[in-house]
Amino acid sequence: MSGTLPLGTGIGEVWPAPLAHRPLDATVSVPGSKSLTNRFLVLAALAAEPVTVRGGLRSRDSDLMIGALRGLGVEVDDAGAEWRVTPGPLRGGVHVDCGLAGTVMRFVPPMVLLADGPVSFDGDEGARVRPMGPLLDALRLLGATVEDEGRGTLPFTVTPPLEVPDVVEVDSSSSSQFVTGLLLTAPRLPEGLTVRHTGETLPSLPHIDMTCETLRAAGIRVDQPDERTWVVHPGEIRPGDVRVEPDLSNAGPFMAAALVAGGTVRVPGWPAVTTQPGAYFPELLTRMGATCTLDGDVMTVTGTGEIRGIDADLSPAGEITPTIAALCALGDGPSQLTGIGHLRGHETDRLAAIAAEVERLGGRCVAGDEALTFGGRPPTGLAGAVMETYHDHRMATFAAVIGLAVPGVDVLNVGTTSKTMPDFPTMWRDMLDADPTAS
Ligand SMILES: O=C(O)C1=C[C@@H](OP(=O)(O)O)[C@@H](O)[C@H](O)C1
Ligand SMILES: C=C(OP(=O)(O)O)C(=O)O
Repeated sequence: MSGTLPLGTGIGEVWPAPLAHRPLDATVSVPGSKSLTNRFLVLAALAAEPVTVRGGLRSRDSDLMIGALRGLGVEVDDAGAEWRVTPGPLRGGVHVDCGLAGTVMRFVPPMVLLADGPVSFDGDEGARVRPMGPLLDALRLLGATVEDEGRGTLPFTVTPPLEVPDVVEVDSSSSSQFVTGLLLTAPRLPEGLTVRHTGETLPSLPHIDMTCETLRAAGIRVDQPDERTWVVHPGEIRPGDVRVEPDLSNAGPFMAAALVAGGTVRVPGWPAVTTQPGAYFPELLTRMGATCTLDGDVMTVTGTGEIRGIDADLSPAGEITPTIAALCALGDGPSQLTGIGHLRGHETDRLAAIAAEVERLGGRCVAGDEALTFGGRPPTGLAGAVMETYHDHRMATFAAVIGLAVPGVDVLNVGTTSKTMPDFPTMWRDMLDADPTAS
């Protein structure tokens, strides 16, 4: 099946994606990780003592999380660079706006198991088709009453139970965030919680590892007796003061730019050890023709303008698919990206969106049930066009990467990048304009 999404469903201004006229030589500092910021915020809200969060991401998704936690009665002082979260009893009788944030719609509903009354949830129109059913069923197994009129999506209301069992099953094949959401609240349940994944596949495993690691760092014991079971022991959550790593998935488009334009892009603050899926970039970009070196905490990516096609299973790192896909569209040969069927439930149906946009530029991309297949850059090159972004931040950065090499790429609603990187257009321009010889 190939993508057939229409042009014109986006809103807002048209952003002319800048062409790269010379090889790059830029250092790009990316803001904090969305996934870590929103995990730390939830853990801080459930903690036994106030928590300081340094380097937290300022973006729509983190603002939505902060809004949700404040609604539940948690004090969040985010006026300065360091945020202070003061936990308190969770109150019900409130409404949570999830926007389009998977982390809010999947991490906050399990917290209602601890609240003193019902909490209603809703979000953007596009959020109302994102998978929620398996998590809502898990909450029902845990004794909560969930009213969703049988849709298995937003909007819904969760009413807490009087007692919560200590084991639950969930089919997390459509999003790892179902397991993560249950694990984050688990230490505060009277007996802790054993979470068992029942589905055949499980995407984004590094994101589940990230959850376990943040819980362990907060003093919680988490065992994993087998690859589909997590046992979270009850305990007081004490994250202490936490620092958020730079968002390696958001570093990706800048790193990819070095392959497209040639030259060098440096990303400071690269962690020595991380559970972020962006850690896959150095290996993938190297296979596509770049040289990637980590010197201290600076990741340096150097490209020649040559881009090799690739065959890669991205199931552990689905979130980085749009960036790799932009390189595949510009590649010297065919590519195949597999293990990514669940991307149909991301901010948009990303398989259909990527195929539609590549074809709009005159390239060849076919979306299957679980994979994307690319023909590579056609002999006559790709042709500029107005590119749709489908309210998806990563479709905007996808278009920007392609626009470095294809004249006449205009991007609809580049403001959608505010979901995780509000300064993206300025950062992109700065990368292109950087002159390291200037004082
Ligand atoms: O837990 C997280 O922070 C995330 C998990 C992944 O979700 P899926 O497993 O639904 O892909 C990822 O794609 C998303 O961007 C962030
Ligand atoms: C899938 C993504 O986000 P969300 O957290 O909304 O699922 C993403 O950022 O690529």
